[in-house]
Amino acid sequence: MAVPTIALYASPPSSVCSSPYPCQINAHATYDFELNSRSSSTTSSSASSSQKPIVGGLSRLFSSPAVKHASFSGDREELGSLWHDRGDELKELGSSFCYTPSKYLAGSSTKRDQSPVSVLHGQVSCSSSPPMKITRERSGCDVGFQSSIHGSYRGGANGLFNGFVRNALGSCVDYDSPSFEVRRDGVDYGSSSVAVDELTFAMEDSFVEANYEPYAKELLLGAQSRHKIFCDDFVIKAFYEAEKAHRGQMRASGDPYLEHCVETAVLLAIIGANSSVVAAGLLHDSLDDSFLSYDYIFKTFGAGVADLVEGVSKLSQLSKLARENNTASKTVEADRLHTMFLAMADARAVLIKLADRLHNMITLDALPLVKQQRFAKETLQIFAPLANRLGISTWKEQLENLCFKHLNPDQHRHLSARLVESFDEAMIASAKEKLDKALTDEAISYHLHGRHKSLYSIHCKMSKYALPPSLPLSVTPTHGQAVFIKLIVTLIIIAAALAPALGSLKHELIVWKKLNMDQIHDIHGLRLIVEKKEDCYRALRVIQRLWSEVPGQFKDYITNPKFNGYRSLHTVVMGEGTVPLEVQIRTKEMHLQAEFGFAAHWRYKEGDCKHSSFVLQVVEWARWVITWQCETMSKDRPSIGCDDSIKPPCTFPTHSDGCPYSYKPHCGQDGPIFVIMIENDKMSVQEFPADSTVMDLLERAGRASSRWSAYGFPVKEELRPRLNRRPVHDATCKLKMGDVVELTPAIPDKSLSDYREEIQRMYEHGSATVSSTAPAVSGTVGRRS
Ligand SMILES: Nc1nc2c(ncn2[C@@H]2O[C@H](COP(=O)(O)OP(=O)(O)OP(=O)(O)O)[C@@H](O)[C@H]2O)c(=O)[nH]1
Ligand SMILES: Nc1ncnc2c1ncn2[C@@H]1O[C@H](COP(=O)(O)OP(=O)(O)OP(=O)(O)O)[C@@H](O)[C@H]1O
Repeated sequence: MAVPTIALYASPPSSVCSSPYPCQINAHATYDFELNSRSSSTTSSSASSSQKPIVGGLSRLFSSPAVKHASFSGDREELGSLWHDRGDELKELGSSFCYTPSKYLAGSSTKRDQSPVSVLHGQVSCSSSPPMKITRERSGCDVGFQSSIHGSYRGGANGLFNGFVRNALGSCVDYDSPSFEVRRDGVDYGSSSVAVDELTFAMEDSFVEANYEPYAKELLLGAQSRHKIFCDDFVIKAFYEAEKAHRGQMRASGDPYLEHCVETAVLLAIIGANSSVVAAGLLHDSLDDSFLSYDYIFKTFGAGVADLVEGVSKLSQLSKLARENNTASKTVEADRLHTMFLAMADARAVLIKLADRLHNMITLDALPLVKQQRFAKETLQIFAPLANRLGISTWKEQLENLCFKHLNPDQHRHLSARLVESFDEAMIASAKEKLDKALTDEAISYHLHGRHKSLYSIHCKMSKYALPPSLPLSVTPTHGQAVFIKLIVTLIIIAAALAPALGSLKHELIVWKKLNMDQIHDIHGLRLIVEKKEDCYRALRVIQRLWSEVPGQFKDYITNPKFNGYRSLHTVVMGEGTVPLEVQIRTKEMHLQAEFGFAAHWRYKEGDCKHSSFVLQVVEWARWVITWQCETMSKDRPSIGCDDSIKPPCTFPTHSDGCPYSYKPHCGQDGPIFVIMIENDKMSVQEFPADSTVMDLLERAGRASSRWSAYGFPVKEELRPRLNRRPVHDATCKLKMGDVVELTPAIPDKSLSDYREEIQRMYEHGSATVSSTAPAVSGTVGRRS
């Protein structure tokens, strides 16, 4: 039989994915566009209209036969799950308020993958005028890459891309290249440890033929019908290995474990990940839950995939630790965890972990309620913000909506029902069409996309502003005022509980606290991106001619930029009918700033948090890597029918001189490091300066505990540190981002009294046997003769 061979080449990741994916299904489409030259705008505008979502895309394409194997009962964090029709679930969780432009409908030959993190992205529908085509010149991304490696990427001593980020970009360029120079745990595997052609492999007969369970074949076929990347030999090989690794394992739902691996990989494929990432998605649980080793994956798939799988495994372990210790509920530690996740792992490993978590959340119902809650809490505190920081808004929204559903089922049900009534997607579509036409008539070049606000985002907005009805809506309380109002309301509620006479006042306040849905003006929104500043105002006039404006809602953040530099025009109009429509108008440059710069949306959404420049750099780097990764894929796809596909953001907006958030020398490539410290079974995420050692950690731990001796010296001998599960023999060894240091006192404080009691009992009862519950001590405890 024919033996397909696969070799890895030093080609860009997009090379395996150069064709359209005819059966790709987008649960939450995000579309990217560029400023085009005018002439055929009508095609895109009309095409992007009122199509229903293809949310059923993730629903089961086939039914898995029951597989008669014992349930897998590993104690890994991740869950078994009931597979149910996710089409319905997704519909309920937001997609019902989402629609997909017809030009990207499944089955369409012009369909393409969508980057989740595009510079010019929209979630619902998009159109663009075709006038000024911006060619993707070499000075774009490619050249940017080169310069980022060999010199200052952006120039300037204070450049955001200096130091850490520049290095990170270097590694980004090397993705998927076959240099295979890997350093793991300080071990240099050497650039020649696995040569490219050693990775050539042959499909085994058993793979093509027999050994498969029938369900596995169906799973593969199903994945292939949804995304063409699953026809790639490299990915098929990964599927085969995942099948072998998880054979016989079941999820709590009774479904084969492999299904989870495939769904995770499909989610990644949908957002445009390449074959290495999709393969790693298939294998993401194999290190923890099966007999596969890092070395085996390394030999079979190369360092790229092996490192990604290992990265995901490490993130899973950290997440499990954090969940068990409830670390995510502490704001500071949760923030450090976010940073550590992004900084310690290849950003793509975070992407895989997010896809894994998204599928687990989609199928959470199979778990007991307590676990559902624990996962939902952690997802809301750790993973949804990570998706937000990476700019993958579709995943962020799905994660949040799912958490909302599990944590506040009543409110979720209530709000869903209301939104089903009030959400008017046809209105967005027709407003877009109208605006498309008017802008074309005015010869304004533009990109336009519409979105509806997600369920959870509406919920947050409704509970955020505790405004008395007498205050005009345009007045938004500051954070401090909002906290104060909440405090007063809470006090009155408590007082009302104690004094029934205050009951009616309490009722008033509860009603008063909530912002009515009618008072939220951006449930339906359009964003218009134009070429020049003047065009913003020209477009505004066009909009004012088309619709009547809601008084008091116009904001000119171009003339008066926000404190963070955010620039845009905002207006709310009464679109078609009685539904308000928010329209944001900005130039492409302003949009870059709003997506990636100082005024980045993720920071706007995270609120008042003070982020160090290190955190900002890490986030921007991670977003950049993911953006590039996904968009390069789309870029090289000839089938799109036009060569104006997406250009990654190669230059970040610069920070002004003296900006407190810009790059600072003390926060350079060796920046702060975050490590996990586990002491007396309590976990904390600690921040250390670069070059810190285990000894520094011991000193910090000693200083904080009673073990700090009266002479000012830490009693280090008592702390037996283990670094990443291995005993530390040399305390001067350096700490690395994401290290886990366990401190196990030789005689644990807590157990000391137990220990004494045990000895006492031994003497009293003349027993020479130490109970198994007694803490281990060095040496043997025997009966005194
Ligand atoms: N990226 C980014 N977007 C922003 C920023 N400020 C506002 N926006 C966007 O603009 C929208 C409306 O902002 P504003 O017109 O200032 O509205 P507001 O006063 O906050 O009141 P609401 O619309 O009720 O929230 C937000 O929902 C965001 O989408 C910012 O600093 N950065
Ligand atoms: N009018 C709009 N048109 C298109 N996209 C928008 C519009 N307003 C916000 N977005 C985008 O929609 C996504 C979801 O934003 P979301 O509605 O949750 O919050 P927000 O509107 O930005 O902020 P807030 O809830 O504080 O008003 C973000 O990517 C945001 O940039």
